[in-house]
Amino acid sequence: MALKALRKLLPTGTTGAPGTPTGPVATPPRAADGDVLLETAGLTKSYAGADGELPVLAGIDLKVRAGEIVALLGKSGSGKSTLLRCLAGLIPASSGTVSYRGEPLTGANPGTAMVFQTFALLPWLTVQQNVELGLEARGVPAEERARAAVQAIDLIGLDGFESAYPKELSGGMRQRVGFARALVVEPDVLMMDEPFSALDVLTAENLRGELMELWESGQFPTRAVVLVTHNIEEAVLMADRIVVLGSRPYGTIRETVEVGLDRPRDRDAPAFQELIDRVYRIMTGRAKETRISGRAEPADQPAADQDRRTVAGTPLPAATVDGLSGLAEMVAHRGGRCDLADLADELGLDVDDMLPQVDALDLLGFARVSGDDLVLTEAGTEFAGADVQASKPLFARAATEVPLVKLITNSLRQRPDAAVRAGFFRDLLAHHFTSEQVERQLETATDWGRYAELYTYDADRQEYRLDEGASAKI
Ligand SMILES: Nc1ncnc2c1ncn2[C@@H]1O[C@H](COP(=O)(O)OP(=O)(O)OP(=O)(O)O)[C@@H](O)[C@H]1O
Repeated sequence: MALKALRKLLPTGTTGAPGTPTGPVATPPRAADGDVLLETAGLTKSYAGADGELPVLAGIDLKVRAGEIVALLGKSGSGKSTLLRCLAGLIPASSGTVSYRGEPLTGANPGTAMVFQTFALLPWLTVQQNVELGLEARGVPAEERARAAVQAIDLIGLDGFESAYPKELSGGMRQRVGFARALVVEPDVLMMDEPFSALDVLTAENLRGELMELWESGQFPTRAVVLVTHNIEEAVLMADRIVVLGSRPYGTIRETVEVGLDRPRDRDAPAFQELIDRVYRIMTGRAKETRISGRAEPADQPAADQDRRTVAGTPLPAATVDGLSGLAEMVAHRGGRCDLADLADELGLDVDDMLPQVDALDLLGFARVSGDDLVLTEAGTEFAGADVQASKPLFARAATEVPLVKLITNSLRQRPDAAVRAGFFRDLLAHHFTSEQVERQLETATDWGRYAELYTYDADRQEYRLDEGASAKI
């Protein structure tokens, strides 16, 4: 990331108005516990897309108070990062307001600093210089910068690494630099965008634990934390409040959960597990949203509605056929119904690790979520019990009802040579998804279509081709 771009992301201490002189920021009085630091009122956010405005967030009313850790939890695409960036003043709201200490923001929020998933360090600067960047952007004099950076480096356990370059550090140590760089400016609110998800499990766990100890001990130079995560367990472990975002048809606050568990929290405590179950139920939205992946329960959904399912409104979950078959078989083995949290426990997984497979089974009509349980449908039971060859036509029948698979299959059928370049679908999908999401959508569609023997994909030619037996399978 270029220095200029990074500086934009760091708190400037100004309102961001052109021409505002940048200088050392006057430290605001320490907020008392419960004081509102950040507030959104009627926040909506849309991005400009090829087909016009793409609504991402709507009607977000949120308060972040001094003394609390707030987790923004939701599935991929629910607008968590967008909300975080609006709160940090890095992007403007489309309508509604975002305020810091009661003042509406007109630019970068002077009271926040951000920790990124991908660390965002400058490789040509040492640890010390990277940490000082946050202060440099605020116009703090060199001597004071150096002193504060050393303090932040010590606090976060990086002493001894001051003159190391990022490439010499492990992922965990790099993220410590990310934390030190944010904490050095002593922001009122520390903003964290999936800060542990690029780390291996043990490193993430260790860093989480250390941060929570610092927070508990009162040494954390920040009054509140906003954490973006898609990991339910992480949210229950760290947060005082969990704001669950739903994503249909755009991000809204589905429910806010007060955690209320003593710290340090014990993952094995029944209350911890109960909360995970409760948040899971909210996240999978059985009560307020009738399906996981944008498809209504059969009882709620007339056939005509199924026809209206679109590629944009029905994204494919990142689940391979092997993965979703594996889950279906495990549920079948337990009599066609099982408690997802118990199953995750048995497998040593977090319950949200299984969400893509659960979503996929639901999307294909192979299973439904009922309360805490995943229940196989008749088609799902047949699929789970079939051998590989027998499962293929069953899978093909279900997959051709999935909009992206249907789009690829139908497009191929229209072509005399039965071949279409991947770029065609890439361009169509780019209207609704980021380039990374487009690739993930195509990867899953390729896996599903190949297994179903509906189409093949030639990676060298970047071309889809109709499978010769495709018509017979549907
Ligand atoms: N700069 C942008 N321009 C256009 N669309 C965007 C932009 N940033 C995000 N989006 C779209 O907005 C939606 C929400 O994205 P966002 O990153 O806020 O969600 P998220 O819940 O944080 O997802 P993830 O967990 O995958 O990061 C997605 O559909 C995404 O493609």
